Amino acid sequence: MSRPAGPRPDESGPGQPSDIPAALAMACRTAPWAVAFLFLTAVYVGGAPVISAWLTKILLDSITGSSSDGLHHLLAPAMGLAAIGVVSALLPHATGYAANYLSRRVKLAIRDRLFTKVGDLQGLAQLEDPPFHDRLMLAQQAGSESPGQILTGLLGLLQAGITLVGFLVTLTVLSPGMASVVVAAVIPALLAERALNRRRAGLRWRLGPTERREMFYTDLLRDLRAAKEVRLFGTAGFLRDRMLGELRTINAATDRLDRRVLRTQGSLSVLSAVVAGAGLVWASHAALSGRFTVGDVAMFVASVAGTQGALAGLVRSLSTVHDSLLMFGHYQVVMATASSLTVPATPRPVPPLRHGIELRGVWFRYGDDQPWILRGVDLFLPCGQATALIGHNGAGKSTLVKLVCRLYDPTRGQVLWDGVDLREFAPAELRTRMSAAFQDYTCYDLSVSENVGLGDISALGDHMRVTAAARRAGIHDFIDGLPRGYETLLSRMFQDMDSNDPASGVLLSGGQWQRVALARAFLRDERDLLILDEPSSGLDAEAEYEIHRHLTQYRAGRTSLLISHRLGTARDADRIVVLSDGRIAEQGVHRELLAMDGVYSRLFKLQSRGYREQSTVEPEPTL
Ligand SMILES: Nc1ncnc2c1ncn2[C@@H]1O[C@H](COP(=O)(O)OP(=O)(O)OP(=O)(O)O)[C@@H](O)[C@H]1O
Repeated sequence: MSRPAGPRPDESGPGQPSDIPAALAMACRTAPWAVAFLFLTAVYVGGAPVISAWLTKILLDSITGSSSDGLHHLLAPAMGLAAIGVVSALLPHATGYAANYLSRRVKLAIRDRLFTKVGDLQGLAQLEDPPFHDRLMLAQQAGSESPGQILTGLLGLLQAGITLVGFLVTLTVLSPGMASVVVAAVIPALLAERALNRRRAGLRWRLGPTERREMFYTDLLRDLRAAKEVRLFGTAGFLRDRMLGELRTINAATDRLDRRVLRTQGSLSVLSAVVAGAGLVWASHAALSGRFTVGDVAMFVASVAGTQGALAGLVRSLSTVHDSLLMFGHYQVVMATASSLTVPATPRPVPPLRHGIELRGVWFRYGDDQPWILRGVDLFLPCGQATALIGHNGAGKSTLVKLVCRLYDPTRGQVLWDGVDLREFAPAELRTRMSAAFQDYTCYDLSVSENVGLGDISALGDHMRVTAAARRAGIHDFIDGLPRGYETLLSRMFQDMDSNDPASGVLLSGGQWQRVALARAFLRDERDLLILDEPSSGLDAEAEYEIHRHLTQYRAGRTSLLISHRLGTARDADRIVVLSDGRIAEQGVHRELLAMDGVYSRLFKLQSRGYREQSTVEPEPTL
């Protein structure tokens, strides 16, 4: 359960009292009337017990006749107590509503800000960083509640403070000694709660990776895509054991903490009970010796109980504030996270591509402790030409694409757009000039129309454009034949619970999904650069031929970068580039590369031979 390096939430900067104003400001901005109501309620609830105790004393002394005022004034305290009782009975419902309302509003605001921030982190580096993921998860889960909890915790402090001052004054009037004993008994509680809070926060942080693994195994066990392998390889038991193992680790650690809480809070409760019991004995003795009236005894008992209750409330509220601050700290850290990509204060506008994209002396690795993936790549992607990039698995082809899309910056060297370093542009604007079908494209559990339309948000709902893109990807006829055409949901996940209509959602084959992803890329028509990373790996021979034909037509005169292991697809490119060991090993047209008798030639011949040996069909080599 060791934790990767990174600041611990209980010891580092995040979650400090200096974060309180930010949390309060958020609560006040999102639900001002609820905050005002909760504040007034806290003041009332804080003062009510003290006033009740005094009214009770007056009432009892009037009844027993030990008060000089006698029975004449019975009615006023009785009515006062009744009024306090009515208001106190109503308030919990109203405060409950106000607190929930506040919590919902704050949650919405935090989600909004949090995921705007995540969207603004233009690169991929943070999303690949496990501690960042843990922080994001905590910020999203507990962090969204925290401003409301900090506010209610602070109001709890105010409320307990008012009650405490009222009862302490009363207790001091009755018995200064007893007042000091009650206060002294609470100091250990304050220290113990503080220590427990630190432990809770530390545990939550340390358990992050274990919880992530537990979630991974759980998701795998219910994932439809994994279900085939899980059943065929009989790995369900193995995965379940792993999941339970992680859960046991979490349970054991939580259980240890719970036992500590039990011991600590149990001891503190005994201490409070002993102090209250001793106080009662002392008050009874004082009454017997005539120093206390009946009302004084009632008031003393109420004061001791009230002081202890208020001190316990104080400790609880402090604990809530402390705990919530730590969670809010995660939110603050995420919000303060700088993008892994530097964006100039005044980025240059991205002009239409006129000459080409150049990688100049590009070295890249995913982290300082990671191996070099690209080692001094010099490559020019000329405007208006189709370039094919080929190479062995792991050669760095997709990595190179990520640099061209500026999802990462080169560790050394530059990527230039018509001679201008990509770092001088705003990444989002740069990407509007590109379209891409990635190797690991996304399958959205949305309708076909939306799955394609997400390629260009402005085309969402533009049926003409969506169908044109689908036609180009060779999937239109299939979609047209679906029960709800383009409105068919490509998922069974959100099927209407009340409807047994199986047509409300359909599942696609791998190749069909790939065509949908291609249609999405094609929707971004007229972009300056089209990137296709293994666009036809899942297609059948006929479909691949069709797509290939379309692609060749589509790419003619456009700037495109195609990655493919199917050398038959790559051979028509204006230029073929071979990436090997992180360097450009060869480049030229198909004929030149064959004549070079290098890597490309060897691979092409190898693949062609494979096809010839297997059949007499036209060879379609793959790498
Ligand atoms: N996010 C990442 N963090 C660390 N290493 C990575 C990451 N992504 C890729 N790599 C590593 O970079 C190397 C190149 O991967 P890349 O995906 O660029 O290869 P590729 O040429 O596209 O391979 P393939 O043909 O199999 O798709 C691989 O060794 C891979 O393990």
